[in-house]
Amino acid sequence: MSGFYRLAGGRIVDPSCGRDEIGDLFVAAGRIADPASLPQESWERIDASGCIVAPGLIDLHVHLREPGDPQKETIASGTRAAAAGGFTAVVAMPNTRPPADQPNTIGWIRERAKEQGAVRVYPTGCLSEGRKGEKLAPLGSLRAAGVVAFTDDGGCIQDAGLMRRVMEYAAMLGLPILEHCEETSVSGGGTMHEGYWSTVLGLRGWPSLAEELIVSRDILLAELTGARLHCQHLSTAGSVRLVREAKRRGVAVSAEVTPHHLALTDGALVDYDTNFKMNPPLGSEADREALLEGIADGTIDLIASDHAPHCSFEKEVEFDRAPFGVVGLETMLAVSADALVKTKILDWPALIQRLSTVPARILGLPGGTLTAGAPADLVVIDPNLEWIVDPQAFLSRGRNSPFAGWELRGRAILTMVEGKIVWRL
Ligand SMILES: NC(=O)N[C@@H](CC(=O)O)C(=O)O
Ligand SMILES: [Zn+2]
Ligand SMILES: [Zn+2]
Repeated sequence: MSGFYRLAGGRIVDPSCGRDEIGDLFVAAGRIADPASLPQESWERIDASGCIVAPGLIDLHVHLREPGDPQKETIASGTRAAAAGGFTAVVAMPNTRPPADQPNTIGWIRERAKEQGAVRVYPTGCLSEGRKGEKLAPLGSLRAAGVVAFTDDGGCIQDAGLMRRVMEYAAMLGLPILEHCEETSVSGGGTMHEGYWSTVLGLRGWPSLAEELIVSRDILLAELTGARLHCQHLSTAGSVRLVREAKRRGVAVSAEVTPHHLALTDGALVDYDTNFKMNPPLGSEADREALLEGIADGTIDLIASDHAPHCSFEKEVEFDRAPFGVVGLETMLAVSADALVKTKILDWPALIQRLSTVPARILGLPGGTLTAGAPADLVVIDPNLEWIVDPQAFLSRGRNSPFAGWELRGRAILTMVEGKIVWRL
């Protein structure tokens, strides 16, 4: 029978209910099935022995580049890259051309994703018109059009008064704000973390303060307005401290970190390789350690890729002139395992929780669970598979990975969305 699968003999890890056992998982008609209620003859058997069977990964921070820049990425190519990375859902950032600040653009993205998307795509809407930080975007109509959150990612509303109003509306509408924390009068013109290496390399520094000023401003505003604040791509020790203190006070704040900020530091810029240039910039080793601690103690809720594809010709220029951003969908799982599991900061179930169950909960998305009756969005991970990162082999159109040539362990060998196989290695 087609659409009936028996994922046999894997380690079933479901952080939504603390399940962690060797066994068979059944999928029928697009859902996780209860084996007791079904005849077991005609199932297609998929061998999962030696592998982890987990809820599909969910990435809250992806740039799919459509509409406007299909040469960098498309909804089709970006979601295929996501499926290959073990993801069953991605949240799409609104810094497209045009920006996703109107309901018709959201409609276009959803339509396109339904036709061409290999995995689920949840669009976000802009906070401000054209992401210019001057006027409110039509938040109510964006919500009605189906956005799951508001963000000006790639930029940040500088005007605290406007940000207060945005938060009041978002709180009223019951949607979270995903904030790209950057005070541009402080970061302005910087291309890398301000510190020892920026001095040695002679590149314009970007002080940690640029991020921390907005993290603290927004924590105060979230406290005032009752809005739910999610800080994107945290990169500094000071930001981790601010979020930790805010959480202790009971502020509705959550935070993410990218695999590259967990794995790399500003010293990696020694060759002026633009594949290490991203926003926010790679921090110092002390920052990296603070981010790892933040993950360990739950201050940082989850890991998100900030998958930001750019064309090679755009990246192959002087460091100052190259665009910010690196791809991440196809390396996130293995790089996160390298930074967190190999080092025993998290075990596999805890890592899967931060890559699936927690992101689903933060945005109230379906998924993140393997309970019977839930949509069969799942991933089979071979935690021992060794592979070498080759950007030329990516399904993403982006080749701008800082992990080219890395020897990694762990990979998604099968991804299923609503019972349909969307990736098989
Ligand atoms: N992270 C990046 O370096 N770049 C992102 C924008 C962003 O996430 O801020 C992009 O859209 O290219
Ligand atoms: Zn950003
Ligand atoms: Zn981004």
